[in-house]
Amino acid sequence: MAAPIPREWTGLQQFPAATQTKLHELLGKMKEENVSTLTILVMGKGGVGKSSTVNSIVGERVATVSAFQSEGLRPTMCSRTRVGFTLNIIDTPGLIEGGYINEQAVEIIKRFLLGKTIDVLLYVDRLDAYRMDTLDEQVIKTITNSFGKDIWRRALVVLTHAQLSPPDGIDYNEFFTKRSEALLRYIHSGAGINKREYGDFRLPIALVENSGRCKTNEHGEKILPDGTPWVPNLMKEITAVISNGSMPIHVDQKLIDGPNPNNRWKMFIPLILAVEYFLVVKGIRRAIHADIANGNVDDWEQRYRDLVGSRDPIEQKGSRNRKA
Ligand SMILES: Nc1nc2c(ncn2[C@@H]2O[C@H](COP(=O)(O)OP(=O)(O)OP(=O)(O)O)[C@@H](O)[C@H]2O)c(=O)[nH]1
Repeated sequence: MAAPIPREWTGLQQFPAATQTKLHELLGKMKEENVSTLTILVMGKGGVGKSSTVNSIVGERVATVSAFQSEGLRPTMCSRTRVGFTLNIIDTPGLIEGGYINEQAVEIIKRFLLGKTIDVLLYVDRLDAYRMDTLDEQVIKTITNSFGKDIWRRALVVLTHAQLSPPDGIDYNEFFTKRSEALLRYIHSGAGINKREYGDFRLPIALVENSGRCKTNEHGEKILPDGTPWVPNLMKEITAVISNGSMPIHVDQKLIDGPNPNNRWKMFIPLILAVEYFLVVKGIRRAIHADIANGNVDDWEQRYRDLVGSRDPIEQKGSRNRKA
C-alpha cells in the first residue's frame, strides 16, 4: 500500500512568530545538510506524555491525549510537509500492561515500523517521577531488543511535566540533575551502553511542558523554569541527534527477528568435529590397532566395519592377519 501524501504542516503557523522563525531556521539548516525527511519515533511507558509531546511538536492535535492509559495498541504516524521538508512522527502505545511488558503491543509496533527508517527516538518519561523501578528497565530492554543497541545513539530523552516545583524546597537544577542522572544510569545499564564501545557517550536530555498552563515569555513562547523556550529547544536537540555522526535505524526483518540463537554456536562446529575426530575416531582406530596386534579383532572389527565401512586399509590388514 502506498504511503499517504503528507499534509502541509499548517500547525507551524499556530506557534508564536519567534518560535516559527527558530523552527524555520532549523528546517533551513537541515536542508543545507541534505536532510529532507525526519522520522521521529516516540516511545516510553504509558501516561508519561508521549501523545501530548507529539501534539506539541506538530502544533496540532494529531494524537489522542488521555489522563488514563490509552487502550489502543496501534502506533499512529502523522506526516507533515513544509518547504520541501517532511516530518513523520510516530506515537506508540505505552509498553506496560498490568505491570508487565505488553508483548502484543511490542509486536504490533515492530510490524508497523517494518521498512521504515528511524532518524530519532524520543524516549519520553516524566521529570516529576521520583523513583526508577524494574518497569523502566523492562521498557528500556524491550526497546533495545527490538531495534538494537544503536537505537540509543539516535535517542533523545524527553522529560515532560518540566514546570514543577521540586519537593522539600530542593533547588530545581539539583532536582533535574538527580532525576536525569538516575534515568541515564538506568538507560545506560538497561541498554548495555558500556564505556568500551560507547566511550564518553551520554544521552542528551530535553525538557518539555505540555500543559496549557505552561508559562510564556514576552513573545508568547512556552518556556521552561529557566526561561528557555522549549519547543525550538526540543527541535534543536532533535537536529543535534541527527547530525551526531551515528546512522539512522532502518527497521528490516533481520533487525526485528533479532540475532538467530542457532547462529550463536555455529562457530564451534569445526571445533566439535575436531574433538570428535581426535577423541572418538582416533580412539577407536587405536583400539583396533591394539586388537589387531593381539590377534583379537572380531568384536572390534564388526564395530569398525559399522563405523567406517569395509574398505578401510586397517580392516584389510586385519583380514590378512587372520588369514595368516
Ligand atoms: N502538567 C502536565 N501534564 C501533562 C504533560 N504531558 C502530558 N500531560 C498529561 O498527562 C496525561 C497523559 O498524557 P498523554 O500524552 O496521553 O500520555 P501518553 O504517554 O501518550 O499516554 P498513553 O497513550 O496512555 O501511553 C494527560 O492528562 C496529559 O494532559 C506535561 O508536560 N505537563
